[in-house]
Amino acid sequence: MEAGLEQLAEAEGTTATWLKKHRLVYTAATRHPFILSIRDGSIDLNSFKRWLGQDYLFVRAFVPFVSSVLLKACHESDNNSDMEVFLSGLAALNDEIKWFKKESSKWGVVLSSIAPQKVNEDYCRFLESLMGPNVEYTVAITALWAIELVYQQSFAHCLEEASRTPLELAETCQRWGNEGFGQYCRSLQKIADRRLLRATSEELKKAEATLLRVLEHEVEFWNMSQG
Ligand SMILES: Cc1ncc(CN)c(N)n1
Repeated sequence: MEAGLEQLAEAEGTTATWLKKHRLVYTAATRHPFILSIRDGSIDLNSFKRWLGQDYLFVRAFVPFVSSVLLKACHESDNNSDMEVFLSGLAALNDEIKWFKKESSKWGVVLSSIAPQKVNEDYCRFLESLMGPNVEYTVAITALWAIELVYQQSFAHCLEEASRTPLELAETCQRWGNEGFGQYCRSLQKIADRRLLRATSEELKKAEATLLRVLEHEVEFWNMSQG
């Protein structure tokens, strides 16, 4: 079994079952050639810069999505502490936006002149479609968990002992590959699994379909970055 999947399967919740069921697309999202090229040091720096600019735009659209999950938690959650998990996620996104600005100036990427590519627009539109009050908390938290998980698993792979990640990209990989972010993803997964345990079959269907769409969007995002 894929190393990351083994750890995730320990939880033995619905999410782990789904990751095993959809392992092909999960692996495509977390072991994409773009990530593997960071890991083996062969990354084309123009691809990296393209990813940096496009991901900055994505993260700006991601903030309202995470806020919408926080709002749903306030209205629908059966557990008080969910709110704090999302609040910590929003605080991390505040740092992340600052980091994108600093990192892009280091690479000569002018954020103000970047237009979103179609793949990015499609992904952001998908996020918007999950923000409405008609979307159940269970479905939205499943999406949030999956979105964060892909980055955590991808960038943690670039920090493993055998990796040859270029020194100038180590900070990027640390941002999502660090243990604290791993813990955040496990907290999201726990919330998702708790909700999925009590979900209706209709909600389960929607949440699984949403997970699949997230993984597909993530693959497309890496493809776009690679050029
Ligand atoms: C496309 C994408 N997916 C996920 C993440 C992690 N927040 C991100 N920054 N960008």
